[in-house]
Amino acid sequence: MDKLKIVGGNRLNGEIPISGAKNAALPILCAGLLTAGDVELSNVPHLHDVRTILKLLQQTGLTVQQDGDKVTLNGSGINSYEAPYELVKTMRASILVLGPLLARFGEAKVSLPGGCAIGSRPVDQHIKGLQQLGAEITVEGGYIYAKCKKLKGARVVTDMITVTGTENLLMAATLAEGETILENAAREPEVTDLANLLVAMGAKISGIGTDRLVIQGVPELHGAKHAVISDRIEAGTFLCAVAATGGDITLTNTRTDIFDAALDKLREMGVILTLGQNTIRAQMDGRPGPVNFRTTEYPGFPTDMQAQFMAVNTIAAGPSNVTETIFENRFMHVQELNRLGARIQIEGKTAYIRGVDRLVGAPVMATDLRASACLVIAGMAAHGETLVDRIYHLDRGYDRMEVKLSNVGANIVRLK
Ligand SMILES: CC(=O)N[C@H]1[C@@H](OP(=O)(O)OP(=O)(O)OC[C@H]2O[C@@H](n3ccc(=O)[nH]c3=O)[C@H](O)[C@@H]2O)O[C@H](CO)[C@@H](O)[C@@H]1O
Ligand SMILES: C=C(OP(=O)(O)O)C(=O)O
Repeated sequence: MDKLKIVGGNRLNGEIPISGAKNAALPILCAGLLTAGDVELSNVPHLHDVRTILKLLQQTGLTVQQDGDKVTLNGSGINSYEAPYELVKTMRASILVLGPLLARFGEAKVSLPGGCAIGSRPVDQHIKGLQQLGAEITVEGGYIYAKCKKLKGARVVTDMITVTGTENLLMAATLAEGETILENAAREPEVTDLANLLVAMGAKISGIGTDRLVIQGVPELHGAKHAVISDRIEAGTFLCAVAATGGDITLTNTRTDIFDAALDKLREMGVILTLGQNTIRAQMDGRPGPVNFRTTEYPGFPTDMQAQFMAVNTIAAGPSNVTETIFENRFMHVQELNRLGARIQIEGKTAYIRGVDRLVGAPVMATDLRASACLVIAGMAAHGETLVDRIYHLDRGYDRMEVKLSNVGANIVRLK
């Protein structure tokens, strides 16, 4: 099992290119199921999760052509409507095939994703929404069986804001008969990116970027070309790295307008940010300032950045508190940070952090994707050697993180 060996203490200097967003690429690849035409995508990140979803899509009969960051999908030969447990268990986002398969073929059998390290993560809202669009759904033996003659537009109000729930229902509604209104829709930039692709494919969607999406169903969608939006969480992770180590880095191929909440917190920590057209320069000297925050849905502070900011808070010049409101169990990194000398206590949904002068390297274990990124940041700030085990979590969502970081001066190597 691969590990990362990090020797802390180096400042970061140079340029880091940001990849396409995992959380946009996954639903966008699933949108290829909605049409018999060619969907030509660029800026697709090299990630384990992308390989998993492509494997799943190919099992349905969808064809995939890949050339670097370009992927062309063709769904004219789809003949299987199933997502098996073996693939779904490794990646929850596999649930995103449910809406498209049902809408286009009137049938789908998708394994229940189950919980994961960060929480129980049910998919009841996906099921409820599709039922409101007229699907007959049964859950048996760990599988969701869905069928319908033709989905029919309806007004769907989800109990909570759900990102993949909104995406599944949005894709399904594009081919439903009549009008669908999705109230309480997620406004994450990745949902907007998917909606923009669907419009390019011939879908009729208004309210994009708001919490009320109105979709007029069309009989069929056609092929389209689309570049996947840049990954704001990857960008934010590297900005936290420089906040922790000090230095001067410039992110390229990034967006500056989709993560204000995180950028504001970085400024509060003392990072000097200079925003260009598609670039962010971050300069940092000295010890970071502590920041308090609570995670919320977009445009609030993203839960996917919570662990990385907590890593910086561990060495901040003062106490801070961090409240996680999205997932019930997203503090698994706390124990591991404490092994590096951090002083963090959890009370309910809040972690109380007392900044320490220095962390000291130790062997630690990654428990989920962003917890892994947090441990890499902590390891780069710590004195001595840190060994991060179970980095398959990291490879799910970061495109060669250790290569990007060693290119800007970090002492980090992958041990096979
Ligand atoms: C592939 C992808 O895009 N993953 C992101 C997506 O996950 P994902 O789409 O799974 O997260 P959701 O937005 O659905 O989850 C938000 C909350 O709603 C709950 N819930 C959700 C659906 C449902 O049917 N029932 C239910 O109870 C969840 O357990 C959670 O507590 O959004 C999360 C919140 O921004 C991010 O952390 C993930 O990185
Ligand atoms: C939780 C995440 O992803 P997923 O929903 O794919 O588990 C994440 O990207 O931080």
